[in-house]
Amino acid sequence: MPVPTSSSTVTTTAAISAVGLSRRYGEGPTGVDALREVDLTVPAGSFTAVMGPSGSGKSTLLHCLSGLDTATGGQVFLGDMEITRMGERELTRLRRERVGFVFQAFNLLPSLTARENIQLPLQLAGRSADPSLLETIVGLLGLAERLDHRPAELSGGQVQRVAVARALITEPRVVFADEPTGNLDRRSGTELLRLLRRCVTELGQTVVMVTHDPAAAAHADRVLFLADGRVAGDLAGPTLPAILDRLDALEDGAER
Ligand SMILES: Nc1ncnc2c1ncn2[C@@H]1O[C@H](COP(=O)(O)OP(=O)(O)OP(=O)(O)O)[C@@H](O)[C@H]1O
Repeated sequence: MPVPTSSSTVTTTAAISAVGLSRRYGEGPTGVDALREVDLTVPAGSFTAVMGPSGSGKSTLLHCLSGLDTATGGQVFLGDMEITRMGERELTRLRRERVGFVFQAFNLLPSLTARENIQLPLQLAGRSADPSLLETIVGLLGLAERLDHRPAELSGGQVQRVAVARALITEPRVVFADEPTGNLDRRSGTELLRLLRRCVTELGQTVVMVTHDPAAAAHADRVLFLADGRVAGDLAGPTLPAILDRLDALEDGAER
């Protein structure tokens, strides 16, 4: 007789998943449903872009997936840990040790050198940097010559690369990026996206990036489209024309 397998055994290579994820801001008739029962799975070692019209819930999704914001319904799993069950202390640890952030607003500390900024998350966690990992990340991001400089002595592109290195140094399950190229010129932006791509391909990192820029999203393995707090589509192997078509269709739908 075959041995029955347990249906509760979760065997998945998902880095992060959400089931019925909802986020409502405020209460009563003036409340806003920023996310409405979102289901999604982000495979480990993949690069996902999240796009959608302004106000569609992209930042809210990123914040709820990374434990920066609290869902009002549904579940979020980081690997097999349910983060929607965690208390504030556990979430603080999770944000410090298991996820990495590359946000425009998450500036580097001006008084620290690039090296010190990169190592800061480890220091906060009471750990020291694995020298070979530091070397790999710094080499990949082309920062070896700039490690002893402070942020004010670096270009915008270099500052953003230091922010990526800082996000990678804890070997997080997922790196979340919110408009990481927003402040960069076209060339530095493209370079940063190529580097994020290499972090996925060469280091096996999982990256989830919110962007308004279709050319930036074309660097990802998959684009997830949001509209009005819901998943409105999914595009694998995205090309620029295919992304533009989907965005046009979403905007036409919003106007109707
Ligand atoms: N703290 C908050 N309090 C109340 N409403 C909020 C809050 N944060 C977001 N919202 C609302 O939730 C909805 C989704 O916002 P969110 O910032 O996630 O959208 P977005 O797609 O990232 O937009 P954008 O592209 O303009 O940055 C919007 O209607 C917004 O006004």
